[in-house]
Amino acid sequence: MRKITLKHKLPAGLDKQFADELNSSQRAAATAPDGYNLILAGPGSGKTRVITFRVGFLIARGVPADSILLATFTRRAAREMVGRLGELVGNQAGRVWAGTFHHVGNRLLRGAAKDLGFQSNFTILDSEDQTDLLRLAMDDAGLVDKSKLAPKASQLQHLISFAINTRRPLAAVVESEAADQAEWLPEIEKVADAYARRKLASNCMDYDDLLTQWLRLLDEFPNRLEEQGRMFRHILIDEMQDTNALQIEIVEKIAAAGRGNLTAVGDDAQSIYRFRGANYDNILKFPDRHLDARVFRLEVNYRSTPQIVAFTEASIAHNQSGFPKQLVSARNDGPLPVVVATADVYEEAALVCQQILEAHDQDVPLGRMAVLYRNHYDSVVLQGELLARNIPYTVRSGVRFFEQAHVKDVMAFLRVVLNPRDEASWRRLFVLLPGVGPAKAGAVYQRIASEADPLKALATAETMAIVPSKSRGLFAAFVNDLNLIRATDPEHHPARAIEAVLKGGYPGTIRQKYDKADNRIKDVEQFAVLAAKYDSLERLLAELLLAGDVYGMDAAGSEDPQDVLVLSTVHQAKGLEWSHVFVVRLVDEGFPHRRAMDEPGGEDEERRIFYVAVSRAMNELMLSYPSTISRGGYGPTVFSTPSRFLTEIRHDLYERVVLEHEFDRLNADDDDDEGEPPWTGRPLKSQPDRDSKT
Ligand SMILES: Nc1ncnc2c1ncn2[C@@H]1O[C@H](COP(=O)(O)OP(=O)(O)OP(=O)(O)O)[C@@H](O)[C@H]1O
Repeated sequence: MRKITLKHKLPAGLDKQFADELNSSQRAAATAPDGYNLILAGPGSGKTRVITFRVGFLIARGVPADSILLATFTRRAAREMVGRLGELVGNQAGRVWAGTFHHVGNRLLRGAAKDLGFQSNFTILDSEDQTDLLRLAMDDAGLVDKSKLAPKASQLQHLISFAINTRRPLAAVVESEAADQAEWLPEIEKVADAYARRKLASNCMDYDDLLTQWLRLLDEFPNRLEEQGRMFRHILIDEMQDTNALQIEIVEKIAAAGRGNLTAVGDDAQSIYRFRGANYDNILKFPDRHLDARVFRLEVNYRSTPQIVAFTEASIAHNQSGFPKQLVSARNDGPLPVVVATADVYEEAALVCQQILEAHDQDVPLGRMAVLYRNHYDSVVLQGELLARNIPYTVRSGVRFFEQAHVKDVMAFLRVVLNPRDEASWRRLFVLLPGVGPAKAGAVYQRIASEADPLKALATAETMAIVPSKSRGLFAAFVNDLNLIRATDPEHHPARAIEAVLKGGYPGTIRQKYDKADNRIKDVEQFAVLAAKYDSLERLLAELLLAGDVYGMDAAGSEDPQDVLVLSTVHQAKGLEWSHVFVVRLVDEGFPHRRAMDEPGGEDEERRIFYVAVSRAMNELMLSYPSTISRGGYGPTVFSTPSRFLTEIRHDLYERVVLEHEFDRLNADDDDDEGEPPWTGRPLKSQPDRDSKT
C-alpha cells in the first residue's frame, strides 16, 4: 500500500533557538537519531537545557507529546523543564509524561491496579503512615517489645526499602547494611511479608510500591508491557547517575518492548545517592548494556570560571573510576578558590558571615550565595552566628535548626529550669513520656504550678499519682535528670546544661520517638558546642529564639524578602548554582564522612560529593576547615586533619589564606616576618570575635 508521510513543520523560531542557545555538541545530542543515546556531561554543561531541547526536537519532528516519558530526579526539575519546553513548543509541553519515576508510576498504576489486586483508588502512604503500618506488621511478626536490641521501625523501613530499590535479597541487605541485626533476620523477613500483606489488605501503596508494582505489572502481564512499549515511543532520563536498579529495569524493559528509544543524560562524577540505593553502574555500564548506543559528551562548562573548573577537575581526577572527560570553562578568568584554616568552629562561622556580608556590600545578593556542608549538623554553629548577626537565611537541607522538634525539646529542658512556670515547655516535656497525653500533661502542670518550687513538687507522691503507673519509673528518672540539669548552673553554663540533657534519658526518647536518631543526637551535641559561646542561658535563648523570625526580614540591608542566604547539605544542592559558594567543615573526620570510608568505593563516592559541592560555584569558592574540633560544648578539643580532598589538590590551583585578627594587626610590629605560620598566604582580616566566648 502506498504510504504518505505527514511532514511536521518546526514551530516558528525553533530552528533559531537551536542555533542560538545550543553549542554544536549540545545540538548534536539534542537532535540525536532514534535509538539508545547516552549524553555524558560535566557540571554546568547544560544538561537540563539539552534534555529539554531534545524533547522539543522530538515533538517538533512529530512525535506525539503524550508518547514521551521524561523521568526526572525531582518534581521541581520536571516543572522547570516543562516550563522551558512550553517556550519551545507551546501548550504541547503539558502533555509530556514528565515527572519522577514515582509520579509516573502512580499515574500508570491507577489504570492497572486491579490486575495487581489493588483498587484504582489506592492510597499512597506518607512516611508517618508507613511507620504506623510497619509497627502493626512488627506486632504480627512478634517483634514488638521483644528486646531493646531488636531493630526499630525506622531501621526496618530503611532495610526493606533498600532491598527493594537495589533489587537485592533482604538477607543480603541486612548482612551488609546492619550486620549487628543479622540474628533477627527471620523476624525481619516476617515483618516485610506482614507489611506487604497489610498494604494489600488496606488498598495502600508506599512510595516503593509505585516502582515495584509497576515492574510487577510489566513482568507478570505481557499485555501491559506491550501496551507501555507502544505508549512510550521515546523515554528520556535525566540525572541517570542517581537512578536505582529498579528504575532502570523498568525503563529498559519498556524501551526494549517498544521502539528502543532511550536517551539518558547524566554525569557519572556526580553520582551521590548510593545510600538511597542509586547504582553508579546504571550510567557507567550503559554502553555495555546497549552496544549500539551513541555517546555524546558535553564538555564546555558555562557556569564556573576556569579557576573553579581547574580545581574541580583536579579533585575528581583522584577517583579510580569514571568516564574520562575534558571540561573547559566558557567563562572569563576569576579569582582562585580560597582555602582557609580557622582556629575553631566559631572562627569559621564568623569568617563565613564576614565574607558573606562583604560580598553583599559589593552588591552580591544573599540569594546568590550558599554555604554547603556534608552533614546537616555541621551547620548548627553557623546558624547561631547568622542569627546573632541578623543575616537572613533559609535551610534547604531541612527545617531550620531551632525549629526542629528535638531542638525544641532540649530548649524546653533549659526553659523549665530557668523559668519553672513556663507551661508550654512543661507540657512539651511531659508528653515525651510514654502514656502521657495532653490531658495528663495539663493535670501534672496544674498540680505543680501553684507550688513555690514546681520542680521540687514534681517528685511528690501527689504528682506521681497523676502519672500512669507504667510510666512512673521513667517519670522519676526524668525528675532526676531535671535536678542534674539544674545542678549544672545552667544560667551561667548553658552548654553544661545541654550536656546534662544528653547524659540523661533524653537520647533514649529521641531513639524511641524520632527517626534518624543518630543525626538528631549529633545536632544536640553541636547545640552544646554553640552554647559554649554563651555565659548566659537567658541571652542564648533570647538571641537564638527571638531572632527566629529573621527569615525574610529586611536584615543585612536586603530589600527583597526572597533574598536570603542558602544553607544546604551538598546532596540538597544538586543541580543548583550560586555566584559565591562556601564549603565548610572540610576536616578529614567529617568530609569525607567517616562511616563511608569503611565501605568499598566509599572514598570515591565522598569525592563525588565534594565534586558536586565545589562545582556549584560560578564566581567565587571558599573552602574552610577548623583546625580544632570538640564534640560537645565542654568535650575535649582535638586537632583536626584537613580533608584529604583539600590536601591532595595541586597547590597552584588554589590560594591559601591565613586568618589575621584585627587586634593582631594593630599590635603587630610593622615588618616583623619572623615565625611565619606554616601555611602562609594572603592575610584575610577577621573581626575580633564577639565578646561572649566563655
Ligand atoms: N549553550 C549555552 N550557552 C550559554 N549558557 C549555557 C549554555 N548551556 C548552558 N548554559 C548555562 O550554563 C549553566 C549550567 O547549565 P545547567 O544547569 O543546564 O547545567 P547542568 O549540566 O545541568 O549542571 P549540573 O550537572 O552541574 O547541575 C546555566 O546557567 C545555563 O543557563
